[in-house]
Amino acid sequence: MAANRANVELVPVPTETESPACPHGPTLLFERFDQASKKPRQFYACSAFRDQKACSFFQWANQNPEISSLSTRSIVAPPYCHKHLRKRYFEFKKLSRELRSVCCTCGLLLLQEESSQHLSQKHSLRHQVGLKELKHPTSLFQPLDDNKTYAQYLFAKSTVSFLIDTVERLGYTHILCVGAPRIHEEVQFCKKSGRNVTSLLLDLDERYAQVYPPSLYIKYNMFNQHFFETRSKSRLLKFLSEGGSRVVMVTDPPFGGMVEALVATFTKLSDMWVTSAAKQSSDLANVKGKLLPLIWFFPYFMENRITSQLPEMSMLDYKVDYENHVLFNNQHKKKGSPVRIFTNIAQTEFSLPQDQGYWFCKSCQRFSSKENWHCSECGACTSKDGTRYVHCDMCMRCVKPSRVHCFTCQMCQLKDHTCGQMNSSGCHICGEPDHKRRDCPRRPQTEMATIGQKRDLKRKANSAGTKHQKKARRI
Ligand SMILES: C[S@@+](CC[C@H](N)C(=O)[O-])C[C@H]1O[C@@H](n2cnc3c(N)ncnc32)[C@H](O)[C@@H]1O
Ligand SMILES: [Zn+2]
Ligand SMILES: [Zn+2]
Ligand SMILES: [Zn+2]
Ligand SMILES: [Zn+2]
Ligand SMILES: [Zn+2]
Ligand SMILES: [Zn+2]
Repeated sequence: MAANRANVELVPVPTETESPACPHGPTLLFERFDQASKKPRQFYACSAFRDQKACSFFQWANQNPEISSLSTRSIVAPPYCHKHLRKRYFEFKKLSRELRSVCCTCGLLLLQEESSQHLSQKHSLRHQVGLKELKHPTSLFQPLDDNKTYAQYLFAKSTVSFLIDTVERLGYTHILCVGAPRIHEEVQFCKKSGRNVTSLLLDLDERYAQVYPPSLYIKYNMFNQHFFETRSKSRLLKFLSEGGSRVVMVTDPPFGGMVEALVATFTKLSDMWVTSAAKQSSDLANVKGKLLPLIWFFPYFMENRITSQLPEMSMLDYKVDYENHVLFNNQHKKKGSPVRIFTNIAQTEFSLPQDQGYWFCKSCQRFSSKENWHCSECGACTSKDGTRYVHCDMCMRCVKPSRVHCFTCQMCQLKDHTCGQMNSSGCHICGEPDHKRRDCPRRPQTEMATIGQKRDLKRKANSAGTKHQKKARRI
């Protein structure tokens, strides 16, 4: 019987064993607390899909797999190979606009005779697809933003331009987009307008195989470095070798993603890059022993998790704006988006937009956001979460403005804390101490849709008495 994937921890696979594989490549080893034996118990499960309807692989460590019960689901239905999807794409393009429809349910560009069949199954169809729309697949295909695995939150235009302008100014010419389809799309779209950059998309979402040839899109699992088609790896090596020291990797993984698995993958991609550059002797000296230049989008409160494993990475103060996510949007929240850029490129190289309030701190030799003041005691611009931190002489560090020093706990705490209860204000979803459930990027999108209603409920509850108050507190 499959275990519940909530409250599970990723554990490294012992070096002497090999993980069993599911259709999405080698599985990962997890551990959870087993209520029956009252002990932690380990099991292998799919690295990409947590939803067991999408991949039902499950195997207790040291036991045989339950292969008979294995089922998987693909977004593009039926699951065609890349070559076949491209063949269909060219046929689709030949149709007149009136006859060009895409099935949003199956993620498939439909050929003439297929529409009625999808309609009869009550699928949602988009009609009269223009050829220009095919150049913007992230808008054409419905973002899978209600799906924990794909977590397709798309960058706002401002972030896309900032990223591409920066990368180009720094002299990179080859952008390896790992789970960053919108960056890839923009690079491809702008190719003709004189930009000197090219890109390759690695993503699990096979809908892109319709609109991009194998030289521009590779179906890939970023949690285990799995390639789904035989020639994919050599195509990636070709791209890396052509770019050499001018390759930069841009990645925006699903935020529920396990940092340890991602770090392992990014290290493997780096090794591939070094191997490919070794073939071009002029580049070898520039890349040997290095981590591929990396731009990784992730929430600020993952800083320690990332930098403890990749000490060459540091966090920029830039607040990453998204189009289809209420909480990752700079307009929606006073503090702005919680998503930042982690990079091994020197912070001085990034020029953050001054018209959005970013300013250059001479002491830190980097741009900081407008509310982030340099603390002379700490010797740094200390804010992480978009509020102005204040220095506490007793703690000898800057703290969030909501904290006051408590002499009983001997540390800064929330004003209404109960002394002795550590981390009582931590997040109920991911357990991190420095944000609350409502700010957690791992919070399901369905909860967010009702955020306004719940706030109203809370407001009403505040005036209506204790019964509702209890309910609102659980939000
Ligand atoms: C948070 S979205 C990032 C999109 C990005 N903000 C953009 O606008 O280009 C996550 C991306 O990773 C992809 N993805 C999800 N799981 C993946 C996996 N296991 N391996 C590779 N890509 C994955 C999704 O399809 C999606 O494109
Ligand atoms: Zn799987
Ligand atoms: Zn359909
Ligand atoms: Zn500073
Ligand atoms: Zn300070
Ligand atoms: Zn203090
Ligand atoms: Zn206290």
